[in-house]
Amino acid sequence: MATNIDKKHLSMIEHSWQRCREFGLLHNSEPIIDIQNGQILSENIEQHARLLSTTQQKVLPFYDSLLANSNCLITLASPSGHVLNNWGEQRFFNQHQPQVFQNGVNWKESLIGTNAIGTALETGSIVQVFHDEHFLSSNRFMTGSAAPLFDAERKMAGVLSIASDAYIPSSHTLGMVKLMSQAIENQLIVSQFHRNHFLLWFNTSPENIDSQWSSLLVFNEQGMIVSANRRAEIVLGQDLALQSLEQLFDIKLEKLLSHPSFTPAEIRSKEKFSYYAMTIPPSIPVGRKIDFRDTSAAGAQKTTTTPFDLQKLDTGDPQLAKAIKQVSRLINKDIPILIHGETGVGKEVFVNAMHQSSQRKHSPLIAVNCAAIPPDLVESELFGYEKGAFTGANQKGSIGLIRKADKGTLFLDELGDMPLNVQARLLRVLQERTVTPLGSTAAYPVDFKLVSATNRNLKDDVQQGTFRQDLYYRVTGLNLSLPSLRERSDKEVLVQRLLEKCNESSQEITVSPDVLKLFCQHPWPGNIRQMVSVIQIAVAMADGNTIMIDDLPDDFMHDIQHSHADSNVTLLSSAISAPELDDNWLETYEQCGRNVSAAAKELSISRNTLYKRLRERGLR
Ligand SMILES: Nc1ncnc2c1ncn2[C@@H]1O[C@H](COP(=O)(O)OP(=O)(O)OP(=O)(O)O)[C@@H](O)[C@H]1O
Repeated sequence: MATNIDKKHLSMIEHSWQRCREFGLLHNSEPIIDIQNGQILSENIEQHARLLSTTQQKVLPFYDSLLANSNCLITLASPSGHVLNNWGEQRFFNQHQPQVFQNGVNWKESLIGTNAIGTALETGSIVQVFHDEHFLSSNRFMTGSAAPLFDAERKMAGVLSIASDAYIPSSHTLGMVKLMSQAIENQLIVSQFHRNHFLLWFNTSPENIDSQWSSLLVFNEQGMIVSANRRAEIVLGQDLALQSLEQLFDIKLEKLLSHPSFTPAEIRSKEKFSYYAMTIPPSIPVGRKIDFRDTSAAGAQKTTTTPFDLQKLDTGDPQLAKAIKQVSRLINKDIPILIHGETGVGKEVFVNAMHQSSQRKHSPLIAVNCAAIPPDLVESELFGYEKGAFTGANQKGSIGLIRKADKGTLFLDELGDMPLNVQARLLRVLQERTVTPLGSTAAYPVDFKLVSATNRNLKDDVQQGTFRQDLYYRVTGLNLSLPSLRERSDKEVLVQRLLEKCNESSQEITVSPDVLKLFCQHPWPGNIRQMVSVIQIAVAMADGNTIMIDDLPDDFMHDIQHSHADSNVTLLSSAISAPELDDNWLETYEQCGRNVSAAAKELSISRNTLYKRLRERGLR
């Protein structure tokens, strides 16, 4: 008799075959080879450099012995389905359709039919595709298992697959792919956060605490969770974003941190389950330096200075400094704040700092993105519901996000996107300071600081009747505007801050004067979010300790050229052109077998410069 797992598996394969038929594939079709070459492939590889190096250097070496005699091919693909690299059995290349296994080939179902990588991408879950379950008969020589990989922000970072053409137990490749994908995800979280954050590993006994299946929480010095692996969420049975450790476990932060690092200690969850937990401190110690001018150290009450966390955001721009000053005055008053600002200017970062600087910091900050919740769920998510209130509702009922913010801060992001019926209900909560869950007659008192944010003009929305006027006045005690990045006068300091944040090595990294000039001139339509992304890529690309023009991502340079097309900025034309090379550079490139890395080394230039030169000649 088929088990539920078998049925689920069969249904997953059936659905995939159905999609393949809709794509127009036949069982005897040849795979459609859609391959990325040259610069495009290099860019894809560079874009996923962190995932590749984590897999290759931090994970694969630990599984050498498991893989040694398995006749397996391990493949890492990007979220678009393109192969980034393969490791393992060369026979796959030699015996079976060598073209299909090359780096750069896209394994999407629409091209290769049902296969582990393509089907994992399509379904977003771990899959196994046995020999005859491949849609194209040419792929039926293998069994594949694949797992989607998620990064610290839970965005899909890629897919890991293990294929075997031997008749090894099917559970073998599936088990390995689960274990390795968990290890990669853990490593992605650790490498992103270990410099500045505490890590907490926990499991059911001190012996298995170093297993990849342990739960992992990342928290800041205030004990707020900033990231977690999937295991932790499953074990603790809840969404951990912006929760504090003290809300999850029966232990005070100071006590947990006073226990020796790297040494398991017994802790209990709020549900009274017992675990062994081990903390690992940040590799760069965090903490506030003692300032001799800081009179609070001597017990004096300070009432007028800007709170520490908000102060850290003040990097010298007068408009931002004004916003920080205004907020500091109202931070502990019951006055709602509405923040305006373009996307990516740092509204959420600002609200986080505000909460951490307020007297409510030991209670939760609950952030709700009103645009991200499907309209038919906004009400139940915000106000909660009684058990059995509607079909599909959780049997235990739900307390709702507003009541979760009790004693803390409720942050309503993208407030302008809130549906009108929900606006009416929210207005009632703000007037009456009580929440009535769906399907209930009971009204529960709530006490929270309300902060809202929007990148639209809410007054226009009021005029057009899409935002309630009475609610508008309720949410705008203080109207704040955060400046766009192009308006800010402190870009140089900000660049320095972001460099420190993005740089994982222990060496200090700087930007060349040309790069700094470009950064100061660029209009930055994506604001700080865009700058963070450009700096992250540049830090990864830089060969030395200084970021040069050549290290900047191509799409950014493209933007720069377009945004300055009309202006006569001489810096750009001189800065963008790659350094002069002697006439023999092409010869050297040929002598190196057209290997860009080898030729760049030989010519003592960066790979990017060489790519640019090749492109200018139409050779890439
Ligand atoms: N002062 C800062 N220092 C370092 N990083 C920052 C700063 N401000 C913003 N960022 C980074 O910029 C990105 C965007 O910030 P944030 O999400 O707060 O912007 P936002 O205005 O809320 O954007 P949206 O309106 O699109 O939600 C995040 O990655 C954040 O970490």
